[in-house]
Amino acid sequence: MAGRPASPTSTSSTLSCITVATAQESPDPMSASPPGSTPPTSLGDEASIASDATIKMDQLVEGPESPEESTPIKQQPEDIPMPGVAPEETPQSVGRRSSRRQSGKVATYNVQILAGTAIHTPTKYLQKHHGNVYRGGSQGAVAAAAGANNTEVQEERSAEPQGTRESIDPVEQQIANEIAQDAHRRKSSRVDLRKEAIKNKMAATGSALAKRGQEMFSNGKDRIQQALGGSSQDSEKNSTKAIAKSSTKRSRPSTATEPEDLEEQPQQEQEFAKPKRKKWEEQGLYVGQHRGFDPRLTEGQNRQKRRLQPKENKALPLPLFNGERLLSGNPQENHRDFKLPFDVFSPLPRKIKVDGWVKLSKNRFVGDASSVWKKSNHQDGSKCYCSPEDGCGVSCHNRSMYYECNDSNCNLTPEECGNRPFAELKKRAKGNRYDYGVEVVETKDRGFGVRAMRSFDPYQIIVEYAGEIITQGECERRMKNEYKKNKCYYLMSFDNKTIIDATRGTIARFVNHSCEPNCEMIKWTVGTEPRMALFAGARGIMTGEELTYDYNFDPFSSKNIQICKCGTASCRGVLGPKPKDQGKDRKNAATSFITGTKRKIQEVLGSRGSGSAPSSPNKRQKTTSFASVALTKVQNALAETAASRAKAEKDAIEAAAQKMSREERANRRHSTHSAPVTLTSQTTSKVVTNEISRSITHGSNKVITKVSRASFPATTKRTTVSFLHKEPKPGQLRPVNKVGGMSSALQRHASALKDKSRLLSRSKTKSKIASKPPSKTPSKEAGAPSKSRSKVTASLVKPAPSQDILITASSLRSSLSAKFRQSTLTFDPMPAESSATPVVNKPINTDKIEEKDDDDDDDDDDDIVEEADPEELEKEMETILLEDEEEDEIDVDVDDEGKDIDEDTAEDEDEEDRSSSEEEFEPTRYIKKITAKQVQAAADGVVKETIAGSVRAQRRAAAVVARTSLGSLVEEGIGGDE
Ligand SMILES: C[S@@+](CC[C@H](N)C(=O)[O-])C[C@H]1O[C@@H](n2cnc3c(N)ncnc32)[C@H](O)[C@@H]1O
Repeated sequence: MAGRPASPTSTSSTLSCITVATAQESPDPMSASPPGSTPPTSLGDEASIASDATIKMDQLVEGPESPEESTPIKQQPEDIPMPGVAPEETPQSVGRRSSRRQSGKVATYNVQILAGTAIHTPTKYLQKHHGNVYRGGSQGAVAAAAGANNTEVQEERSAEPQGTRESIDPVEQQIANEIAQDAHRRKSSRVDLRKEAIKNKMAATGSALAKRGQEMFSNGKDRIQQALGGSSQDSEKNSTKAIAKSSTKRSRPSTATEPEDLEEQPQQEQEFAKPKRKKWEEQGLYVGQHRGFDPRLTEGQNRQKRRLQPKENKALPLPLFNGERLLSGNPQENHRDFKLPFDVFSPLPRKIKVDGWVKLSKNRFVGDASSVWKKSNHQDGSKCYCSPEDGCGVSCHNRSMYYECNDSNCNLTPEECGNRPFAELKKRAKGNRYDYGVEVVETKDRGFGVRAMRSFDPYQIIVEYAGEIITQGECERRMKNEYKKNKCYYLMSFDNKTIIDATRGTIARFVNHSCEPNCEMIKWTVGTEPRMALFAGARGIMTGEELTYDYNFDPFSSKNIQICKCGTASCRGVLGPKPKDQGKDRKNAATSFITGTKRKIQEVLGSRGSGSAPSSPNKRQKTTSFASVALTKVQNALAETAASRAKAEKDAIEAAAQKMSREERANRRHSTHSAPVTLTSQTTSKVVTNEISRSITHGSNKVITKVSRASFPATTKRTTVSFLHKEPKPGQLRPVNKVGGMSSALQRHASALKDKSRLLSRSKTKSKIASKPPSKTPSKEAGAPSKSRSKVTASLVKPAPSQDILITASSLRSSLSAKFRQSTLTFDPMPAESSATPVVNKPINTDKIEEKDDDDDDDDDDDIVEEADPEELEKEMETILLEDEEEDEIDVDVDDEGKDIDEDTAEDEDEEDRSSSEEEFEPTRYIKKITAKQVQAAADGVVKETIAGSVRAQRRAAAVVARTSLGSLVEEGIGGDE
């Protein structure tokens, strides 16, 4: 290939903004470049490929690979010559700053970009840059060709002084020269840049041809061919070669490599990617932690704090802290749980995207809200007089009033003042993600939540709850239309009857509820306007903790009640205030509600004077129909109540019977009877009578079995069985008034107790309002309680105060007799030497009860079985129960299904109710109480009956009323106190 003379003209490309000039025309007197030296263009640079030096392409020579040569982004006038630096002259020009002079001629100069390794160059820029190349068309191709020619010339020239140089890559040579030059240059930022670029370039030189480069090369080649349309094959070949080389040199080291260059890749990676290793990775998770370490302080502050503390012996390993923790009285108080470093467990490499969440960073008024806002008087009503020493700390008046300090209400400077949380928040928002400090996370079962990405001091502001400020009317409209199908609402009542709707709002809207929260949502006054923000609680917040606050949610209706899944020890079960479902509170609430309902209904029906009835006949008719519907529904609900109560009673009876049965069996296991005795129905009564007589004779025992549900929550029925523990003698038929005896009797005759229909019908008889009696055939014995005190012997199962089931002596006797008429008991009166016969306790409601009485130490006439006189029996039973004797109590708690429940649960009961239960042991008072309640129930009718029923049913009734008529009635303007 023959070298071509440099053109006297210069060319420039508007596309690539590359200026190419020949050295001959350089006006720079300082130019050390000899004529014909290469201009400061870069062959490999894509910009050069796009250069538009079509005509002068054969006059151009390849410039040195110095960064200065490869820039030009700005367009250079064609007539301005550019001094070039030929590769071969570089050694001679050391110290002459030729490049610097050249750079003076080039309009723009960015070594990093032109080196192709500017790792900090925005990708966008590079893409654009490459884009120029691709769009360069034939002009670019020509420029590339020109570059190629330059290379050719350069190679040729290089070959002249040193014949061996043809084999050396001119680019490498150039780089070496540049480095040599650099050694003599004075330090400057530009030089540093150059060095960096050179280093990168060296790395790039060693790297493989990038795919992109290859494409560019082939594209360029095609274009050159098109543009030249038949130029010398040789020159074309060379030029394309040069382009390929340059492309390779310009490609970034991180791009795809050819197989032969793969080996070099790790070395580069080593050079460029040296990830920092965390201390804890090598030294363990406890590294850096010492006693008194405060994670909220910086390293420096912690170090300073440590210096003030006495030196400690660190001979023991860190688990020492754990030991201390265990030994300390209240571990939670003195120590925090160990937390993994945030970067160990942080599972969020990127932000979570939430559909439908439009972010707002500050409040925005919508509709009439702003006029409502303006009308209200928002004056700054607080001032503080803190000194710089106080720093507007806890004693600051503004702080205590939740007013943010500012220049008008505080004398301190922002630096001195510690009560400018919203200003702090503003500053933080300008920082990075970690400064901001919160991120959205997805929880297991509560949708999205918010997590801390940093620690927060106690009471420190975390994030503002901002969104659209709307009026109540707008809120209702949105609820009815836009949010009709929403599961989550982000509405929070705000100032002056406005509402913040954070459906479009800050991240604070994702903060979940907890019954043991770590944050608080507080309204502050900032300047003259109120603002809501989430603040850390008294414990502060550790990095990674989920942020929660107590919604204190008002569900408006039972329909909106949401189950709480916060999982804390003191969880209330629902989002919002603790339901009033215990003790009197619940009863009172139900009573007041139902009383109010009743009154309204009666008013509507006009049953309480004409004054309260609706004036208009239409209205009256309408409301009356509402009322009648309501009444029907209430009655239905009450019927359901009665049914559920009946079931509860039955369960309670069964549970009590089973309990006693168990005890009986346990007692029997100690005895050794074997010979069965058959008891006829006639003898059974006698046995009972005898037992009673004996109890009177021996008498210090009493059996009182009662169930009082009044004092327990709806889901729990408590059966209190009081009795004296006394082991019966072997062979003895235990007396009724003794524990074992009574329970035995109860068990034997449990068929009577288990007879649902009788008990239910009895309770039904007392319940005047029950529309559907659960028992079809109320038994005679289970009729209304006797007026005579003497007839009441025990309240065996008392589901509710006003619905106590009274078992009179006669009813019990009749019931038992009826059963025993068909029952046969096997009874072993005497202890047998070989009592191998197993004790058989059949279910208490079987017709035939086989029993082996193990009492074998009977010293009395226990085996004598006589016919019982009903009257006598009744009297005796009464006497027993009226005796004031020492007693032992065993509380048996049963749940809805009649199963025993934990004692702890039962202990939660209201003390007052407990004591009232105790009082009920006194039969006389008990009877009176029942009578009074019955009278009251009769007077109050339906409503009172509802109160006495299960709370579940009460709720149902209340809900029905609320849903149907009451709401409508209230809407009708009837109103009331409920
Ligand atoms: C203001 S949003 C909180 C963000 C919500 N988790 C989300 O995904 O958008 C309130 C809703 O979150 C749910 N939620 C919040 N705390 C809860 C908790 N402790 N138990 C159950 N659900 C909860 C409820 O559905 C509630 O209506």
